[in-house]
Amino acid sequence: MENSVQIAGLHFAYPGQPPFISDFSLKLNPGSRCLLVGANGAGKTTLLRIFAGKHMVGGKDVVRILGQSAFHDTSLTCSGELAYLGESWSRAIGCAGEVPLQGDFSAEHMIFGVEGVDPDRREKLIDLLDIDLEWKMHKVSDGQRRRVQICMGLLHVFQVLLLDEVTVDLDVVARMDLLSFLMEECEQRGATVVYSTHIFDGLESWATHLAYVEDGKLKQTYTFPDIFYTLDRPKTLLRIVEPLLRAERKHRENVAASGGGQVKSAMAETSPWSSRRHMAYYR
Ligand SMILES: Nc1ncnc2c1ncn2[C@@H]1O[C@H](COP(=O)(O)OP(=O)(O)OP(=O)(O)O)[C@@H](O)[C@H]1O
Repeated sequence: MENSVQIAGLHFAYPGQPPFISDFSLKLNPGSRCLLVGANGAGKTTLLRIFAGKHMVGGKDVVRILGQSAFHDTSLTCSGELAYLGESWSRAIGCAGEVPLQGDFSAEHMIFGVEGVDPDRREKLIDLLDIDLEWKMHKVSDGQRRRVQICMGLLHVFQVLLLDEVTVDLDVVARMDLLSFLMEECEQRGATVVYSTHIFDGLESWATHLAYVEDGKLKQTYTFPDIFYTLDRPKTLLRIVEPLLRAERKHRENVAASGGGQVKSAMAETSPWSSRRHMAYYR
């Protein structure tokens, strides 16, 4: 089976900045739901934007989505096969560029303005996200605007969806229903979702993979449900990720205290999607 997401030895630096993303590799099969987690500033948004083809990196083989180069093959995003939903209050519709979700527009105007959409899928999403088509975009709450943004982002039948913490404003029911919808999309038709989030509620039974990013590097990878059998830790995602975040913070403090010298990471030698016991500490 061809990987739907294949990242091979990715390196990246923002212009005028030192190297940031370093030797990042990741392979996901169709149907995967991969959580991208890490501390603030770890590089999750940067990675998702690179996967979405928004930054040019290395050669054509470094970031392959559905067998194509995410940056070079613009048909991937134009067709909606590769979809990216990020923090900003806007939505790139096909090749038309970013459409601001504000101004005196109604939800109906925004949603029905997206062309080439299956009407049944549209109705399903409007219902799922409990959208009132008469909402005026300049008068709605953050969560209501977010629902419209998500609806527009999912109207086209995607094969790979990159979600950059867009569920943060949603109420619990909307978030759970959205996650169920995405799970169905993955299980029934082999879509792939990479989801960066700091909110772990309900994700234990949703995700298939967990990728922990630290300082632009892929530090830990796990598969579900192995993660719960192989780690001697409570069976919630929060209790798995929290020690990793605390160890990382401790590591930074140690480095600062030792004047920036090398502190060896006990997590550095693990292989991708390992189910071995990992030791989340530094010495
Ligand atoms: N356009 C930019 N130019 C230069 N540096 C940037 C730019 N965008 C982000 N960075 C830097 O890259 C690093 C990673 O940022 P990024 O937004 O990818 O992190 P993140 O893991 O998504 O964080 P968070 O959890 O806070 O959203 C940060 O140090 C940030 O300051």
